[in-house]
Amino acid sequence: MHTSNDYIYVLMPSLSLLFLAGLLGVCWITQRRQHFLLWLCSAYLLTAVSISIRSVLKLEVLSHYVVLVNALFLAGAWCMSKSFSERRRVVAHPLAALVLCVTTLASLYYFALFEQNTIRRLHAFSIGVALILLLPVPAALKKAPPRDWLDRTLLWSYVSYAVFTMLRPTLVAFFGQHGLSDAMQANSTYWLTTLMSILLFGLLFTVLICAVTIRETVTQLRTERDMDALTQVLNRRAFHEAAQQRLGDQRLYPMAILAGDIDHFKRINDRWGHDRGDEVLQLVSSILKRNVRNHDLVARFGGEEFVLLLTHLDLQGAEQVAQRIRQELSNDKQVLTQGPGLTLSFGITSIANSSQLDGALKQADELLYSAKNAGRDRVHVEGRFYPDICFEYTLPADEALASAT
Ligand SMILES: Nc1nc2c(ncn2[C@@H]2O[C@H](COP(=O)(O)OP(=O)(O)OP(=O)(O)O)[C@@H](O)[C@H]2O)c(=O)[nH]1
Repeated sequence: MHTSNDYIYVLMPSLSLLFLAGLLGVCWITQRRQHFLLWLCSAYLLTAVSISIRSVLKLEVLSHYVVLVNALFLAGAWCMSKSFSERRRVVAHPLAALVLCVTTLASLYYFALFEQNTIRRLHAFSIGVALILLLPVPAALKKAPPRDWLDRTLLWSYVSYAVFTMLRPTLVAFFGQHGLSDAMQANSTYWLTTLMSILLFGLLFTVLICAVTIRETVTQLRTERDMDALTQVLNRRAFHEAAQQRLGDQRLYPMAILAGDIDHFKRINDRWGHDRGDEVLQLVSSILKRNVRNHDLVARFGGEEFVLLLTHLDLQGAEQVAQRIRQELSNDKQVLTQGPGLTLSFGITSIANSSQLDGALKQADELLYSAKNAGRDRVHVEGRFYPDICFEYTLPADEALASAT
C-alpha cells in the first residue's frame, strides 16, 4: 500500500514533466508558427500521464492496464518524433509509427498476459519506443548538419535519447544490482533509471528548445526592425547603422552612395493599381540586390526611393552599376507587360569617411533631383557639370501609360 508520501515521491517525475510541458506550451503561445513546440508539449503530457498511472498502479492490476499505459507512452514517443521531424523539416512517417505502435502493444499484451515474460516485455517496449523515436533520424542525418550549435546539440541529444531508450533494459540487466528481476516494482533500478532518463533528457530538450525559440524570436524581431517588409531590403534606420560600420572599415574604400528613384511612380499606381505598384517596388529592389556585392548595402528610404552604399568602387564604377541597373529594369517586361519600360533616375556621390554620411546622402539626393529635373531616366554624378534646366517630361509618358491600359 502506498502512503501519501510515497505518492508524492513516485509522482514527482510526472509533475516535473507536466511543468516542462507547461513551459513549452507558453513558448508555443508566443511562437505559434513553431509547431514542434506543441508536439513536444503533447509528448511530455502523454508521457507524464502514462508514467504516473504506471507508478501508482499496484503490480497485480498493472497487467490489465498494459495496453492503456503503454499506448499513452507510445503516443508520447510519436509526438516527440513528430516534434523532432518538424524541427528538422523531414518526413515523420506516421504510418510506420502506427504499425510500430500496434506491433509493440500486441507484443506487450502477449508477454504480460500469455507468456508472462518480464524481460521480453521490457525489451519489446524499449525497442518499440526507440524505433518510433528513430523514424525521422535517417532523413535528418542525410540533410546537411545544422550550422547552429544549439540545433546540433538538439539533434545529437535526441539520437542519444533514442539509443539509450533502446539499450536501457540491457544496461540495467548488466549494471543493476538485481538485474531486471524486480523491474516491475515501482522502486526497482529499472523503473528509477527509466524515470530519471526521461526527466533528464526532458529537461535537456526543454532548455535547448527554449534557447532555440528565444534566439529565433530575437532574430525575427531584429529582421522586422531592420528590413522593409514589402521589398526585403534595409530600411532607413538599419541602413544608417550598417553604413556606419562599413564606413569604419578602411579596407572597403573607395565607396560611393547611389540615390535612386523610380520615375513617374505615381502614374504607375494610378494606371495599374497599387498592387502592381508594389510589384514594381519588389522588382526594382530585386534588381538592385542582384547588382551589388557582399559588402554593399541596399535600402528603401521610403516610397519609391532607394539608396545604395557601394564598396570598393569609385564614381566611375558606381556609374557603371547604375547604368547596368537601368538597363536591366528597362528590359524587364514581367511586371508592366505593356507600355514604356520602367525607368530610374540616379544621383551618385563618393564618400570618404563616416562623418560624411549625412552630407553624402544629401548631395546624392540633390544630384538625383537634378537628374529628375533634367528629364528623368538618367544618372547624375558628383563633380560633373549639368546645365541647370528644368525639363518636365510629362505629356509623352502620360500618353504612353494611358495607351497601355
Ligand atoms: N504601390 C505603392 N505606392 C507607394 C508606396 N509608397 C509610396 N507610394 C506612392 O508613390 C508615389 C510617389 O509619387 P511622387 O513622389 O509624386 O513621385 P513620382 O510619381 O515617381 O514622380 P517622380 O519621382 O518625380 O518621377 C505616390 O503616389 C505614393 O502614394 C508603396 O509602398 N507602394
